[in-house]
Amino acid sequence: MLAHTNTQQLTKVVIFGVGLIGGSFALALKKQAAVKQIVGVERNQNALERALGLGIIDVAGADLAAALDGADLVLIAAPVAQTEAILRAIYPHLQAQTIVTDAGSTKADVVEAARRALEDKISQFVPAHPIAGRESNGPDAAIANLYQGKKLVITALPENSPSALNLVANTWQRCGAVPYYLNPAEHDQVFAAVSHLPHLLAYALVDQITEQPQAELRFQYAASGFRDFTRIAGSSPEMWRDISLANRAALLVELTHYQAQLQRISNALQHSDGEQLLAIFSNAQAARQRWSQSIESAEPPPKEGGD
Ligand SMILES: NC(=O)C1=CN([C@@H]2O[C@H](COP(=O)(O)OP(=O)(O)OC[C@H]3O[C@@H](n4cnc5c(N)ncnc54)[C@H](O)[C@@H]3O)[C@@H](O)[C@H]2O)C=CC1
Ligand SMILES: O=C(O)C(=O)Cc1ccc(O)cc1
Repeated sequence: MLAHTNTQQLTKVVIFGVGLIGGSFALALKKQAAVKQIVGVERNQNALERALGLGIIDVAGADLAAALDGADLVLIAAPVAQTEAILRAIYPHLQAQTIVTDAGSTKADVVEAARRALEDKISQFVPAHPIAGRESNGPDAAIANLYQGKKLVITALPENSPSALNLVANTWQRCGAVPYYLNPAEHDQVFAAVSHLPHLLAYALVDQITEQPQAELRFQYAASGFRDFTRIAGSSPEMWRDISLANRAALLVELTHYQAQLQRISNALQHSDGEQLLAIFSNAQAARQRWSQSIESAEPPPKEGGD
């Protein structure tokens, strides 16, 4: 279901967290002249000043009442554990015409936090997740074309009005994203398998190599396979701690499957069972080729790098 792209200019967008995701959203909207004014709200003063200096935001919002006054859209782009506190701070100043959305990598916890914090105003919150990013974070990592051709998953609430859903879908479409719809539980199961587990494994591998004797010698000889497998271990630890804890139930299920797979591989090695190794590797190679040809090729990464 694709929403019709509306080209009307928004008056005011407020972004909580002007790092990679919030900053890239702002730059994309500015490139399209899709908004008159972007206000940034930050926990980190340096990030806020940097976002102003880079022209990502027009105004640094210190006073929340003033920041939210007359806003069409609010984007929460901070680590997911911050969501409830941010929504509680927004609540008293949230006007009837304002729609709030988020960019969090997990959705069931975000929806629960939103229900607790927004109560009677919950219909104004449209949970969403752009499936685009990179391992660098902060305002300096923000790029205008990060979302070009990438998916935006909306986990709509039954309370959301069609116009609220359209505003969020349309605004992301103007950043180049393509809206898709899942429910929060489906979303969290899917992303546990293909995003959260891979990040956990990349961190785990690099961390355990640092513990080994001759770690430096090992890192010295690591090549492109190591770089590709571990690129995402360069991502923000706070963000990934929050995602791991928020989606721990689905992540534990995926971790159990992965451990069983490692056990099969370990058994094959112990028994010098080349046939078993070949079966696993060949199946994985074929599945990855299919994915790469049919899905990934439709979403080429931006020139500056990213997912
Ligand atoms: N990095 C990625 O590739 C992707 C991240 N996401 C999600 O987007 C969100 C933001 O991630 P990034 O932009 O990568 O992180 P980031 O670290 O680049 O930016 C987050 C910003 O939020 C600020 N912040 C933290 N707590 C805050 C609070 N209470 N109020 C206001 N600002 C606050 C931080 O100071 C920081 O500048 C996270 O929820 C993450 O799960 C979603 C898709 C991709
Ligand atoms: O850096 C990468 O390759 C990513 O996988 C980016 C990413 C990180 C978190 C998300 O919720 C979505 C995309």
